[in-house]
Amino acid sequence: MLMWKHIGWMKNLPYFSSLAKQIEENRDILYTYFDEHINQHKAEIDLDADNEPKDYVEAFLKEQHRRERSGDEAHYFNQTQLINMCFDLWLAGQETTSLTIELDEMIGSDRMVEENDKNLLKYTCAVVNEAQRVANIISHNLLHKTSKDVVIDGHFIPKGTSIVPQMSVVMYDDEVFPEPEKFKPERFLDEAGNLKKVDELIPFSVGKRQCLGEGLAKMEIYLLIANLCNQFEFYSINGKEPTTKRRCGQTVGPYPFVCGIRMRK
Ligand code: HEM
Repeated sequence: MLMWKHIGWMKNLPYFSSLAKQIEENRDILYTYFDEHINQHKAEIDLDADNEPKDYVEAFLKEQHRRERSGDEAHYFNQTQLINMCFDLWLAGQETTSLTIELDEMIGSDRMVEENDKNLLKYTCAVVNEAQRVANIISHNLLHKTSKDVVIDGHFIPKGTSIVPQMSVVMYDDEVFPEPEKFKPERFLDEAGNLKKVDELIPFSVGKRQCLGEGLAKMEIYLLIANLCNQFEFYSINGKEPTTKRRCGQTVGPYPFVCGIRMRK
């Protein structure tokens, strides 16, 4: 689906025309799905009620209603925009989270884990941090634009310049993370075994446009790793170990790896 946004004029070429058709069909299925669910939601809520919205769609619809009622015509709160927002959230939350989890499935820890134990389970949290650092799944950030003139490290960047920050470089900086290719959860633990805050661990980026789903994604990854490792043992077959080499793409993923899994005793 990401390709669909970038395919542009290429859809007139022989191979890309059938690809574009397929992508457009998928897009229509998804957009129809969002449209139906938004309408269903609309029918269930009282737009004039003064209660706290239950979710993003309700908050959006209420704001749209408020603006229309006040006669404000210069706004983007409409059904198309809401469908696009739902699509963005759906897409951003899909591949990013599942790729990290796929990679993390290769990492063993036999700690027994429950959500309430998080503060006690420093090593498990360090494993999660290190998995996100090594996986480093966003090879380059999204396109942004400078809102004013700025000088960075002696380089002048005028207002309105398109920039693509590269946080992936920060997480592989060997001055901060010696031997960056190696998986070492201990990096995130101090001598007393407590979790260390390392400012350069930025898998969700930084600043105003940092990941909206950070809290949700972190919780998902923590719970999945913790519970899988709690219930199962993952072991290599024929002495083969998984590699931390990364497969390039819009998001970076692990190479397929076959391993054995058995229930822990
Ligand atoms: C391991 C999981 C995830 C990682 C590593 C991740 C990473 C990121 C990064 C680095 C950005 C900033 C990109 C940029 O502007 O340069 C971002 C933006 C965003 N993410 Fe995530 N994300 C994850 C999961 C999620 C989930 C689960 C959701 C939604 C439920 C989500 C929603 C978003 C949205 C909406 C933005 C755009 C925010 C904005 O432009 O203001 N992400 N994500």
